[in-house]
Amino acid sequence: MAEPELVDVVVVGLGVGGEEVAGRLAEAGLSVVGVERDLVGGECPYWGCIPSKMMIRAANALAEARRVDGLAGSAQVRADWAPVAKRIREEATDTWNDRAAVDRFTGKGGRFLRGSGRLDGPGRVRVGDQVFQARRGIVLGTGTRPSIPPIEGLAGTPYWTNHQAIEVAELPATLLIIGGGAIGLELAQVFARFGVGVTVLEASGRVLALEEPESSEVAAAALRADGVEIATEVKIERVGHDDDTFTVYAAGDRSFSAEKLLVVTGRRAHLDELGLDTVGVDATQRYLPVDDRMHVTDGIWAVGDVTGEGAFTHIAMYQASIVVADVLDRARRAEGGPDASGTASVVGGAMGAASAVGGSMGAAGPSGAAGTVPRADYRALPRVTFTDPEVGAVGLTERQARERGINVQVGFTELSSSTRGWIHGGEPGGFIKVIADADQGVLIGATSVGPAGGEVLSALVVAVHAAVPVSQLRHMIYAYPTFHRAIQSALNDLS
Ligand SMILES: Cc1cc2nc3c(=O)[nH]c(=O)nc-3n(C[C@H](O)[C@H](O)[C@H](O)COP(=O)(O)OP(=O)(O)OC[C@H]3O[C@@H](n4cnc5c(N)ncnc54)[C@H](O)[C@@H]3O)c2cc1C
Ligand SMILES: NC(=O)c1ccc[n+]([C@@H]2O[C@H](COP(=O)([O-])OP(=O)(O)OC[C@H]3O[C@@H](n4cnc5c(N)ncnc54)[C@H](O)[C@@H]3O)[C@@H](O)[C@H]2O)c1
Repeated sequence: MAEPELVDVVVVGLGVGGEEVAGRLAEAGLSVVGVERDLVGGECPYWGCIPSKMMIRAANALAEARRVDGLAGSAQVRADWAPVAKRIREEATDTWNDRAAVDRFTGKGGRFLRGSGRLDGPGRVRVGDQVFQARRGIVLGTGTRPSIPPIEGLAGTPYWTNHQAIEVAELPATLLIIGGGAIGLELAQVFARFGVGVTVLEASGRVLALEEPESSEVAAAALRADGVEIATEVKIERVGHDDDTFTVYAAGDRSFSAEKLLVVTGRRAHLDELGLDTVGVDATQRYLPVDDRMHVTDGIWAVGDVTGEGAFTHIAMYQASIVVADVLDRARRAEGGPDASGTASVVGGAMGAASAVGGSMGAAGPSGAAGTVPRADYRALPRVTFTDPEVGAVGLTERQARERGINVQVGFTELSSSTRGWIHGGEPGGFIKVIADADQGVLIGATSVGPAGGEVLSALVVAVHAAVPVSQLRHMIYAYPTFHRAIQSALNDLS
């Protein structure tokens, strides 16, 4: 067998997280091999955030045009999917081709390998016949794939995952969606606004079940207003498929039929493919547990969805910054001896960038000093479901806070009772809900639902992240008449 090739770092999986880590370490002067078996960039640019938000932008334009009647005259709207599909194909995904991303990485000095990477003992990664020995570390950014429930009759049918839903060039007349989470709701509203008859089948008692119950109510009402049928507490028993129809059979003699079936029931990491046993890590876990600097075990870091800390691009990017800072910090310290001045100066130079990232997290100390690598802190994790109205949330929900035994105070206000919400008009509106730790006098969670719910959320994220005292938040000046001014009413309602 050929000798392993010595490199500084191997990054396996170049999704959002892996691409960021690999590119920045290569820019810093380390020899980096980036391994990707599919498209560099991963789910987000090709089948996730970006194309889905292009769809949402288009669907919201239709909805806004339909609001002209009764508000500003009359408008006739004719929906056409062709420009949406074209924009996704040409502007977002380059027809699902990653040449630009590969060039971006190699342009930074990285070495790209198309293939599946697998650990092959401590410090080693195998890609086909090639084996690399990584002297600075290995980073796993292998993400997740759709988790498909073992429903009788489903396997073997041409059901859609998010991939087919994003790639669709011609819309079906009717669509069943199994799963009323973030993906299910965003796509249900898009397709309904383009004239598809959509039915969402959700197993639990409400859609968006991880968020506040009030969020679920507003989101469900908004989708129903767009013509989406929503069925909750659906216990699916079997799926049938013939030439042009899917039928879902559920408990209680319920059945649902449509031309296409989209399954969006969460995601799953595939740890069994990574050779984790060769480094003594349990591959039967659901996700890859990491510490607050993303260490899996000695010399191995993980980044992004595979860590199970929240399946969001902003989490992958946040974690990537920490990994980059940590790898460079260790490399700099390892190279700090008198016999390694050349490498030390390259790596030391890169610490400027790394510490700038640390600085933006507010957790780093003086540039370049040992032990200044920021640590991950998910207290103020923001998330936005881009339905219309948008559902933004940060930190704990009321229920999570109560389950932790916190002395909870809750404040709530309907957006329609604020001046801007009233001017804006329209149902189902939105609200602000704030969750405070009464003993500490700070917010520990908040929800912002409304036409700009995701943007309004930013103020609440700062409040939770920086633990700004509620007394100070109450006495800020909130511009009139903004949507975010409703935050003050919610704070005044805390009890
Ligand atoms: C429809 C949809 C909409 C979304 N919208 C949003 C949004 O609006 N905002 C948001 O923050 N997040 C959104 N997300 C989530 C976001 O896409 C993910 O959080 C993000 O892509 C995670 O990045 P990652 O790098 O961890 O993993 P991924 O993007 O999954 O990338 C992992 C990569 O690793 C590769 N890989 C896996 N195993 C190997 C191996 N052994 N060898 C080589 N390569 C391997 C895969 O091919 C893949 O390219 C959305 C997701 C979906 C599906
Ligand atoms: N705007 C965003 O940031 C955004 C958008 C889309 C996706 N995402 C990320 O992608 C991840 C995956 O999204 P998702 O919507 O697939 O997962 P999810 O976990 O958000 O929702 C899955 C839903 O499917 C339901 N479900 C599971 N099994 C079922 C069954 N057999 N029958 C009926 N319903 C069933 C669950 O109860 C849940 O409500 C999310 O967790 C999120 O982090 C983010």
